[in-house]
Amino acid sequence: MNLADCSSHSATARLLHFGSPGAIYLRRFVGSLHVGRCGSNPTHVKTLRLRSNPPKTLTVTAAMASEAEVAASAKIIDGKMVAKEIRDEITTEVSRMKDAIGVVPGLAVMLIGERKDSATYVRNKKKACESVGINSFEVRLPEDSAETEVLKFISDFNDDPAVHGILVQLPLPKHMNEQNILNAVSIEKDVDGFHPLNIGRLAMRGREPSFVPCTPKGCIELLHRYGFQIKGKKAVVIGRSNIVGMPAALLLQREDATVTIVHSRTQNPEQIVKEADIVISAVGQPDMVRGTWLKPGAVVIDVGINPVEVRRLPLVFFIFHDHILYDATCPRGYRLVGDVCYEEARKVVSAITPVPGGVGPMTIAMLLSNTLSSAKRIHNFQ
Ligand SMILES: Nc1nc(=O)c2c([nH]1)NC[C@@H]1CN(c3ccc(C(=O)N[C@@H](CCC(=O)O)C(=O)O)cc3)C=[N+]21
Repeated sequence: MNLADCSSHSATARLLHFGSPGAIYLRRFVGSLHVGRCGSNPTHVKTLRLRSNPPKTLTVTAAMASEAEVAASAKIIDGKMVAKEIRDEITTEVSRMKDAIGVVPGLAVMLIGERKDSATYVRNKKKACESVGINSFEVRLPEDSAETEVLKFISDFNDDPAVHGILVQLPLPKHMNEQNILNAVSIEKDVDGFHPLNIGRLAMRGREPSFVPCTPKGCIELLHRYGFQIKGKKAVVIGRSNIVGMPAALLLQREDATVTIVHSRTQNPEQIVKEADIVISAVGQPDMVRGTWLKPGAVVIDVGINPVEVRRLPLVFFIFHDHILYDATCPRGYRLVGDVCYEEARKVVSAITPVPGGVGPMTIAMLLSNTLSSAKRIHNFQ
């Protein structure tokens, strides 16, 4: 699909001038598609205006700022806040269950290999378990472990009555067969909802999956908790991955939306997205969905969590171009951006999730929720 549609956007031709020391950050795009750059933060634009010297630049930035000021701003769908609410509800249920039948839900998390991002996610999941009173069991295996070793742990967890949920952190090392491993997780403990039987049930009318995959479930939960109607709406899901795009489309369909999936071979994705009342984007391309792709008033759920490298230069520079972020505080050396160009989208749509602080925290809250449901089901506790 052709995603390089930003040439007509006014921001692409913008040049800015800095008059005082600072740092500039260069963006590196992850992936193979050139998707252009989207609008900068209006507050930064304002700061720049104060520091600008040449009158020509001043005129341009002033125009941009006032445009930003008059534009309507979307409601922010606060995933972090909703996730906290859900964790509080889970905490209450976990202690009610413990008091009533003496059972504490348990989640086993397996991490194979040394990927830093995976280690961080696993640590966050463990912390989240602790915060609601769920027991967590962690297994870490080296990158070069044998598949049989992983399967042995899964089999032990399948048989362990203290474990109600099993999660194998993805991606797995290349030499392992993901299908074999995911299929080995007992369907009763598959809190990720990745088992083919779960996906099959999700797709069928009149059938109920044991678990709904956490990220798509978190997206729908956000729509529900903010009171956005799904029934009868046109929904577009961007991306068709097994773990997010496809199950998200199935869930929206179960909620009576009319669903279209846009993917890498779709022609004119922007035209299709422009029709949507609800957009769920899960492609992993920073700022791919531009403001011009979106229908005014649409609701946008941005699943992408894309690290964008930022490079600190020692002194001031004056020519700014697209693909450059103005951000003076970036301690980690990268920032996280979504699939949707947030600054453009918020002027067009009625509501949007931020990145970070949107779908990410909801994914973890749904994992805890699935683990609690699993323990309740196994122990027949309502
Ligand atoms: N078996 C399996 N199940 C998963 O659910 C799974 C997985 N493998 N592999 C990796 C992805 C990724 N994932 C995230 C969860 C939370 C955040 C999250 O909370 N993000 C924060 C930002 C965190 C930060 O600042 O780095 C946020 O969006 O606000 C992100 C990503 C679960 N995954």
